[in-house]
Parts: sequence; C-alpha cells; structure tokens
Amino acid sequence: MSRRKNRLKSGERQEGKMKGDSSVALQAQEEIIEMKDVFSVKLKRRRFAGQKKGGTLLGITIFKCLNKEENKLTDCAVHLNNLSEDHCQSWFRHLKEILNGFQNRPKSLKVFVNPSSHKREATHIYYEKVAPLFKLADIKTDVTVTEYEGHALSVLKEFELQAFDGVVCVGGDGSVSEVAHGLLLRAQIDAGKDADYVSKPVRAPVPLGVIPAGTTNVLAHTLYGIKHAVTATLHIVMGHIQAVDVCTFSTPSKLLRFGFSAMFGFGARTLALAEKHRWMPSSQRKDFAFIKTLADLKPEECELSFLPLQILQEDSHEKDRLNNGSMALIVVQNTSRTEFIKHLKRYTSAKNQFNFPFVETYTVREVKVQPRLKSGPDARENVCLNAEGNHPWNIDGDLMKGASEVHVRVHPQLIDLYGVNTDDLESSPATCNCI
Ligand SMILES: Nc1ncnc2c1ncn2[C@@H]1O[C@H](COP(=O)(O)OP(=O)(O)OP(=O)(O)O)[C@@H](O)[C@H]1O
Repeated sequence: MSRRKNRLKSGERQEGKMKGDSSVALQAQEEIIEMKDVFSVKLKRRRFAGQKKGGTLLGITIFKCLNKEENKLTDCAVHLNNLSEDHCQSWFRHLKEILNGFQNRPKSLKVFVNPSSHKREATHIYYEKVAPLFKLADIKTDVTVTEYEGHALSVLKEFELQAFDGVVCVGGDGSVSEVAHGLLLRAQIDAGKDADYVSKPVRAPVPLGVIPAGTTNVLAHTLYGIKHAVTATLHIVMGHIQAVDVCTFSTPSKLLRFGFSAMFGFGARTLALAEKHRWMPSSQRKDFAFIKTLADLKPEECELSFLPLQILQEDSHEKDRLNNGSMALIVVQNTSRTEFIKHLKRYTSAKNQFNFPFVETYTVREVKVQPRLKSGPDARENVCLNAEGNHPWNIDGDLMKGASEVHVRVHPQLIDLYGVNTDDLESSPATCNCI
C-alpha cells in the first residue's frame, strides 16, 4: 500500500480496504470508522494535471471528523483501495445514503462574513479554512461579505430563509449578536408579531453557527471550548446542535435587542469610550478605554429589581447550563477602586470569582434597571446626560445608548446554536492583558 499526499491541508490520512458488507462501520487498518464521525465520501481516481473528469478508479475516500486534544476537532481522510468500478459505486451510494440520513446536518447555509473583524482576517479564514470543508461536505452556501454595521440585519429581514438549513456568522461577538438578533427578529415578523414589543417570542427557524474571527469570541469559546475555525466548522458540518436561552432587552415602549449577555455600568462605559476612539487600533482602543474608565470609576446611580428563579435542590446541577431558563445576575456595589480591580483580576478564573463582600450573585428570570434621575439643583443635568446617551448598555459587545429603564427577560431555548454542551468540554481560562 503506497502513501500519497493528503488532499486536505489540515487533515490526516489513513489507508485500508473495503471488505464485507457493513452498514454502519468500516475497517481501515485495524481501526473501526463509525459513520457518525464521517462527513463526506468521494470516489478516488487517478487524474492527470488539469483533468477534471474520468480517470482510473482507485477506491473511495472517506472524510471523518477527529477529536484532537483539548476540544479541538480536525478532519482526516481515510483511503479505501479497490479497483472495481461496480464495487466502489455501490459502496459510494450506500455510504452517501447513510450520510443523507443524519437529520441535523445542513445541506445549504447562509453565510455572513464581517471583513472588518479583528485584524481583518475573517474573509481569509472563511475562504481558506471554512469554505473547503463546506464544499467537501457538499453543503451549498450563499455568502454575504458585510459592507457596513447593520448590513447582516437588513439582509436577514429580507431574504428567503426557507431555502437554508442554517445561518453562519464569521466574525466576533458583535457580528454574531447582530446575526442572532436579525434571525430572531425575522422569526417574529414571519410569525406576525409586533417587532417593537415582543412578550412571547417564537423560536429562530434555523440554527446559527459561529466561526470565531473577532477580537472577542466569547460565544464561540462557550460553544466549542476553543477559538478554532476548523473545530467550529466541523461542529456545523456534523450538525451538532444545542438549544440556547436568549434574552430580550426592552425599554417600556420598544424592543431594543435580542442578546445573550449584557453589562450596565463599568462594562458599558468602557465600550462607550472605546467606540468614541474607533480611529485607534482595536486592541489599543480597548486597553485605553478600560484603563481610563477604571481611573474615572464612579458608581452608577440606579434602581435594580429582579425576579429570582426558584431552583429545586435536585435540579441545582443544571444551574450553569446555557438553556435552563435562567440568567446569572452579578451586582458589584459599594466598593473602592482597589477592591474592584481585585474582583476584575479574578473575573476570568472559575474559582472564587465572586467571593467578595461587595459582589452579589443571583439566579433570575427577569431584571429591571432604572437609572436614578437627579433631583433638586442637579435636575437640569438629566436632560443633557440622556441626550448624550449617559446610561449606555453593552449588549454582547454592541453599544446601546441612551436607554432609560431597561427590562431584561430570559426566553428558554429560543435559538439553536451549532456546538456542544460546554459542560462536557475541557475549560481553558480566558485572559486580560490590561490588569
Ligand atoms: N464592513 C463592515 N465595516 C464596519 N463594521 C462592520 C462591517 N460589517 C459588520 N460590521 C460591524 O462590526 C461590528 C464588530 O464586529 P465583530 O464583533 O465581528 O468584530 P470585533 O473585532 O470582535 O469587533 P470589536 O472591534 O467591536 O470588538 C459588528 O457590530 C458589525 O455589525
């Protein structure tokens, strides 16, 4: 058996023989290949340079998804040598039939690529690492490279969603949030709901996939346990799906946004300052805004009310999951800058993260935040402060300016995301280089 160059750059290859008649497993060099790990099968032919059709049949090649170390997935080619056209064609048809039977695997995807994410590498990542795997898996794609902020949202409001099995976003958290919001908004419009006030939203009709290519990729990290475009692509190709809770953020009169997470106070003010300095390179801008907001740290005058979730003792192991109909509310108040920095330093660690007397944590279903307006001689400040958007929110990394009272509600399992239950993944800590 001779070894030839692998057709996939990132993959590995093995060789073996087709023998017997097995519907779910093949044997290649002592290794059992389970069909649930296979995402593509091709007839393997010897062709001359430039030859597109025909060629001598050599066997079939099976492409499977391999679980590498630390949550990393990669693709791998297994060559099964057989010179009989009839034999290969019959195996090929049979294996294709099995692959077509996997329900959640997409056959057609709408893809949004944000070319401005991070250091402008999203387009390269998509065409070099993601698109070849989609092609190999025979997934049809319709790609929109976004031209401005809000472009994905306007496309999502108009296009023929029924033609696709899923939507994919290549970018950072801001882009994913815009696409998730657009997908859910579109679902409400299609269901005949008032998009300005949605009390019981309907689910997104198709799953959303996230290819990490941004400055912050928290959502991708949560779904795949790693920032790795090939891993994310293979989760999509293999149809790994999980239902995830989504929140609505509304003022008393208007739905602001569907989103996964939000910050009010320090995290929002940092983002607002960073947005004012868009001319700076992305990482510098964020570090600058972080340090400056920390230096000017002041408490946010507001009233906070919330509806706690009663978790039964036997269900308490579910408290960390992404789809149990609850939110974690973390309140930091009445503390000094020094103590606050200690809290921030521990923020990314899973151990004793919130173990400070000035940090309170609650498991809740609803939260209301009402900025407290000034009275007496300072009351005139309210008008100019609100006009400047002085009560900003950071919703999934996107800035919402000037909102008055904001009502946050969690809606269980409102969207399907490609990925796995992160409880099953090995966790790797996030880091911050400013403090
Ligand atoms: N062509 C474009 N030019 C400018 N902004 C765009 C473009 N396409 C999309 N956007 C917007 O860019 C924002 C940020 O994108 P994304 O989160 O992918 O990148 P990022 O590098 O993580 O962002 P940030 O620098 O804000 O952290 C999104 O809100 C999106 O709406």
